[in-house]
Amino acid sequence: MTEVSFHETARLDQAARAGLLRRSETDLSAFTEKVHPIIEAVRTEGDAALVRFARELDKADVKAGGLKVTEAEIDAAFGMVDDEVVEAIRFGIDNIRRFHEEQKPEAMWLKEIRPGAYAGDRITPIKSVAIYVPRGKGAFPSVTMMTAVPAVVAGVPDLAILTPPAPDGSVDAATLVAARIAGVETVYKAGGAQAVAAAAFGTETVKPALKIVGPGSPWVVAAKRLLAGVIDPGLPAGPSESIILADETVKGGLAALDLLIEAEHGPDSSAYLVTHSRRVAEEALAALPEHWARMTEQRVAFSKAVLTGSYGGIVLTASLEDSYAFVNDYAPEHLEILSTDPFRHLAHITEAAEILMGPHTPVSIANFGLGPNAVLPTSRWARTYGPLSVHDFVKRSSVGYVTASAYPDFAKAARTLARYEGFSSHEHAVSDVREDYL
Ligand SMILES: NC(=O)c1ccc[n+]([C@@H]2O[C@H](COP(=O)([O-])OP(=O)(O)OC[C@H]3O[C@@H](n4cnc5c(N)ncnc54)[C@H](O)[C@@H]3O)[C@@H](O)[C@H]2O)c1
Ligand SMILES: N[C@H](CO)Cc1c[nH]c[nH+]1
Ligand SMILES: [Zn+2]
Repeated sequence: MTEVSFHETARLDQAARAGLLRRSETDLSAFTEKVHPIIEAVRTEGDAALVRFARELDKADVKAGGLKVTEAEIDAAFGMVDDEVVEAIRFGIDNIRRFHEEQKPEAMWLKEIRPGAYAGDRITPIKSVAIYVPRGKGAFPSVTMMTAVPAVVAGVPDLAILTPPAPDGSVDAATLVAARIAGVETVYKAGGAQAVAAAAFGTETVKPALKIVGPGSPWVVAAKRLLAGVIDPGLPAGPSESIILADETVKGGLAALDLLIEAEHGPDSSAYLVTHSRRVAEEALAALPEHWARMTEQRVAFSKAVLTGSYGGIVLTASLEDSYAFVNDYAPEHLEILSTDPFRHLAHITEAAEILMGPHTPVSIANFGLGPNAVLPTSRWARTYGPLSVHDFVKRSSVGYVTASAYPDFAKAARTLARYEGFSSHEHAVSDVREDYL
């Protein structure tokens, strides 16, 4: 077997260190080229293109009239999923709802900026949002929970899920269960770039939406980038990634266990263990085979591809400060701080979309419903974006109100600046001319 990638920062030159920060989605050109004709086909042919791509790309038999999941299919899904799974979905949704209700902004705020002049924000839901729920290298009821709950809490009136069909033309049963429990009843059988295009342009069956949220494979990410002028593509959420930051207080075997969580998503995922402790690094390396022995063949193959390739492995740093610097440069989607005293490290981390603290908060717990959103920016976008939230499903309108008593001071300043900027109508509107009409 090829060896797990092991890097010592002290031995890396600048180019090699920069290489470790790359993700599989850094260069999407190969995908973009193939996605272009898919988008064009959906724009011009609508449902017929969705049916064709379902057959070609998902090997799925979906009929033109069957692109929308029926109420009966959702009812039937409850009979196909174990009670334990339904219970876990309900538990997760309950936590996610509690978290996002706390996050929900007030419908309006208005402050007296100066005596007699008021300004604030009014928050209203986005009218229509499409939710992409991936399926391929896994089924993702948890993504349904993470995307649908904040959308429902925000009050989006027109919500629809798009998700790839299986070869028998069905949608993952637990995804349908999660959709109904979360409060979304419209589900379309379409995946990949064709789903993003359908949400952007609409087809005979799929209603167009103003925005699309939800993570996906590079096909989905590439389509969102190409369609950014037609539909709001939301935060960039591509192949999953994580850093396990371990200090000297933990066992390396535990770090290895958690390193494998996000590494098993797919060969295009990224996962690093970052530690300044050589003991932790070496214990982790030694423990990987025993962890692999417990995993399924497919997940072993995916995580080995990640950890022996260019997007994962073990990074042994020169010091704790060097570990913090590496994490902040990398700006991971998920960060786990493995330490008996994780809070001592927290202040040093500024660039990470999700920070999970201590040995009892592994990434799995947050993925499946601790409360915070597990749909997060990837590929270093954590430097400017945060997790998916209620805020992604609303927009702000600012509100202003100037009373007659406050008006003169504001009008004087506006006249002066209007004149300076050369806008005569702007100036007249706040000059003596106005008095004639009040
Ligand atoms: N960032 C997050 O919050 C987050 C959460 C969950 C999952 N993920 C990531 O989402 C991704 C899910 O990927 P997936 O593959 O399981 O599901 P997916 O639904 O994103 O991709 C599958 C679809 O891709 C399209 N496709 C596949 N091969 C193609 C080809 N050759 N040409 C054109 N289109 C093709 C098909 O339409 C298929 O339906 C993973 O990378 C996972 O790590 C991210
Ligand atoms: N790790 C994913 C977000 O990057 C979420 C997820 C769902 N299921 C398993 N994992
Ligand atoms: Zn995961």
